Amino acid sequence: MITVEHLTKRYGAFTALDDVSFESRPGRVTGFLGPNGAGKTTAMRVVTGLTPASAGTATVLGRPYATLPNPGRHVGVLLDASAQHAGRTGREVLTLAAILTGVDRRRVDAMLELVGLTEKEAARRVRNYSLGMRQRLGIAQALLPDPEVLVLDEPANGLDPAGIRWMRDLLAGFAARGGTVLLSSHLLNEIERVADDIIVIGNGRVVAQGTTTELLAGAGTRVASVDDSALAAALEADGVTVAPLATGGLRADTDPDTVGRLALRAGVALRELRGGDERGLEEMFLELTASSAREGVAA
Ligand SMILES: Nc1ncnc2c1ncn2[C@@H]1O[C@H](COP(=O)(O)OP(=O)(O)OP(=O)(O)O)[C@@H](O)[C@H]1O
Repeated sequence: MITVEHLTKRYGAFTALDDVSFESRPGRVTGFLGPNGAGKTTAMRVVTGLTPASAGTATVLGRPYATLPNPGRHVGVLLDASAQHAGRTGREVLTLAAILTGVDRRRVDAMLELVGLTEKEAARRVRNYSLGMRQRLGIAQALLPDPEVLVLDEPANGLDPAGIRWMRDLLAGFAARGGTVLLSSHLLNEIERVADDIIVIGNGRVVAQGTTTELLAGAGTRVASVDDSALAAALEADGVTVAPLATGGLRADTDPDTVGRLALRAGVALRELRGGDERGLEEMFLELTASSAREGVAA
């Protein structure tokens, strides 16, 4: 369990996190989603005791990370896969981590096999690893102590499609055995496939959170027609809230059946009609975070 309450982090006059609260529960994968610079890494660094909070609290397994007895045994962390000592081999990195946290060294081989690093690759120095191999090594290190909690910052970065699928299955299995997983990504489709719960962060603030199913359902209906203003008027006349989409068309705060029925009654031909699906959630993500996205800032 990870509990973050009213967390604020300031760097001088800049507020990187502004009153952020969320939970990452056992048995579930929680996706932490936001555009570049939203504050995901900062929040994870506070959760794992690497950065002090300016205000608010973050606890892991009921206590601040730094006060956990041997936190390395309970919490697997992958924040920056490139931060490994470049001169060590993959095997050395894991063996050292095992010694430091008091883990049986025999787990090193099991972890190398689990993340798909071969004997030969494990004997190579990390400086010669590809990004994906570093990421796999980082995941192996996070899993080494057989932790109850995993905190992973952009773990899919650099992984090939087969690697991404492998990781998804791995995290789902970890959560199914009762583990807590908090993972971040700036890619919606990566998160929505693996996460049970999603926290959307933009500009240091939580802009939406809930179960993935809830958020998908809450995405409403996306509709495009030959005459969107006539359609919007017909929907609004029936009490449906309508918002124009930046990408064209409208988002209606109701189900597709209702939109179709009202469009038919108004005699407006539809070009597109879809319920709360991937694209719906993507629209919502883009809209919710638009003000904090780089493109939004530059505009
Ligand atoms: N040590 C620091 N000093 C000053 N500003 C910082 C510091 N660390 C982070 N920031 C700023 O805080 C904001 C949030 O950064 P953070 O790394 O948490 O974002 P992120 O959501 O993880 O982004 P990305 O997806 O690009 O990794 C950014 O504007 C960043 O420049």
